Amino acid sequence: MTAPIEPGESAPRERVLIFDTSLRDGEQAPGYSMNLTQKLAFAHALSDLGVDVIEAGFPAASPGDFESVRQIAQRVRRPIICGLARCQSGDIESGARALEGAEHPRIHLFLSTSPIHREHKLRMSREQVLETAIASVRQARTLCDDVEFSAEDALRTEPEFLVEIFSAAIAAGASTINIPDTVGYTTPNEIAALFARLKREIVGIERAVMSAHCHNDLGLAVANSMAAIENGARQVECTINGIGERAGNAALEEIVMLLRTRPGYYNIDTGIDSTRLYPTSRLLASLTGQNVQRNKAVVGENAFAHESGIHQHGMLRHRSTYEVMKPEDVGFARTNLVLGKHSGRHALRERIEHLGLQVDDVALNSVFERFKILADKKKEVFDSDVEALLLGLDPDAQGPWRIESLHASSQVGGAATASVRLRRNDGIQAAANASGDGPVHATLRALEIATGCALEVSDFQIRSVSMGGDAQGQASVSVFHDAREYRGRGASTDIIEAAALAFLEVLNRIHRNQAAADTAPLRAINA
Ligand SMILES: CC(=O)SCCNC(=O)CCNC(=O)[C@H](O)C(C)(C)COP(=O)(O)OP(=O)(O)OC[C@H]1O[C@@H](n2cnc3c(N)ncnc32)[C@H](O)[C@@H]1OP(=O)(O)O
Ligand SMILES: CC(C)C(=O)C(=O)O
Ligand SMILES: [Mg+2]
Repeated sequence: MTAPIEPGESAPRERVLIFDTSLRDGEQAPGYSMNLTQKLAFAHALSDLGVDVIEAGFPAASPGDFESVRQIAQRVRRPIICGLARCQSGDIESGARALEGAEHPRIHLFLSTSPIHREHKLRMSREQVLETAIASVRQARTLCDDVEFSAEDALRTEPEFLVEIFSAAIAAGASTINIPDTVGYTTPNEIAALFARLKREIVGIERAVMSAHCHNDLGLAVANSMAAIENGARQVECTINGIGERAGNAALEEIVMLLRTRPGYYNIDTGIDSTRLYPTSRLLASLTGQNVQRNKAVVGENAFAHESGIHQHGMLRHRSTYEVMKPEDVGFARTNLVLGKHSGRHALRERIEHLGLQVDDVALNSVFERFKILADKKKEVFDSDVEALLLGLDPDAQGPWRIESLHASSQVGGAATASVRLRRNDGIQAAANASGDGPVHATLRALEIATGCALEVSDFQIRSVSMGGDAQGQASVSVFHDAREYRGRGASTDIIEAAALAFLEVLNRIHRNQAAADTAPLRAINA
């Protein structure tokens, strides 16, 4: 148990429905478009995660969106599959057709209610908005039993108009009423008061589920969603990684983990399998090509990583000192104590012991001094660096191998090939040819053959580090060799060369460590 047990945990929990709109609102954001295959893969992942509702798209938006909703409706069985529609009969018919194959279909209607949107966007009066909403809910109900009605820009709408339009929507057959903060304008206290008022005043509210849909323009999407939940929302609309229009929607993983981590405070549950949160977040990032920021709550690379000595010392004593959730509970393998310039002796000793060695205090102090000098130069100190420090190696050493020539080629539909020629500091040459799945793989294989050293690649990334057509590509690799992790980097305007330099940096480090270990094997170190 990481967090203290909170009072109230034994009481029966209420349930809030998790409505995921990554495939609709999330996909609307620039840079997040997905094709049919990607959408289907993600919809299956959402179903495995345990979401209650998948908003699969906006069928009237394009033939492609229609087809995605149709196929998700046919193939993803357990959750409710929802399609968005404007209050226009064509949109509603198209939505119903796309959802025909769904086990549990839902039409989601929306219409702006705020004075700003009524006047400037729709150019409709309050009365016209009300009549259009009622007529559309009625039409949708003739085609689908499950209809949700959203009052777009609700948080900038007169509250008494919201009471009126939601009461009318429920009377016309809506079973979910959604109160969106479309432009991320509200605050927790304000939305709390609005939900409390709507719950009190909407006629027929006992026959409908109140839903919150908060945007993050001012960074309050999750806080506002939680305030809505505390005041009667029993459906929350959110997205994986918080993707969505402009600054995004409320992040699903944050809402779920707030409810799970503070059961005594909220006493509300979800049907989410939280151990699927991190894998689902990673899947979305790889499908869209949009990385998640390192410090993103719950699913960011740093969410369970600690570099500061004082925190690492605390974590080594007890994980609850600096973590309120267990990494395993959200699908991370473990807490990551990263060695860097902020680390202290406790973490360094732990890493040395993890490498199977013992150090006394005097030896630790001596390694620690050199560790700090190295850490000031490097962003992160890896196991292989600690090993090199223990072996007394110069951390700035380079070689022995350097590339004399590299040729790689690939062709669409055919194998890629690479040939490399290397030269060692002592003049010895090595050359190899190899084929692979793409030129980077072929180059790696040729380097492995030439140096006689096999690598298990765990991560490979290439990114542009300057602008323009002649931009430098920087390759970063993480590999395992003999159960040790090594990382290397290489930069060049030729991305294959950048990859080759990154792999060669790793191969050289392995070579240096091995050569030193052969002459002075690692053992328990005493000063
Ligand atoms: C807050 C939200 O996230 S709302 C969802 C936003 N998502 C999207 O817009 C993505 C998909 N959209 C699209 O592909 C296109 O906008 C389409 C196909 C839906 C419509 O395209 P177009 O017909 O060319 O209209 P366009 O997008 O330029 O303008 C929107 C029209 O919808 C009307 N409209 C907007 N919201 C609604 C609504 N809820 N109900 C009825 N009409 C609406 C506008 O008044 C405007 O009407 P007009 O053409 O008669 O002036
Ligand atoms: C369509 C509606 C629910 C929406 O996305 C919003 O108002 O933000
Ligand atoms: Mg939205």
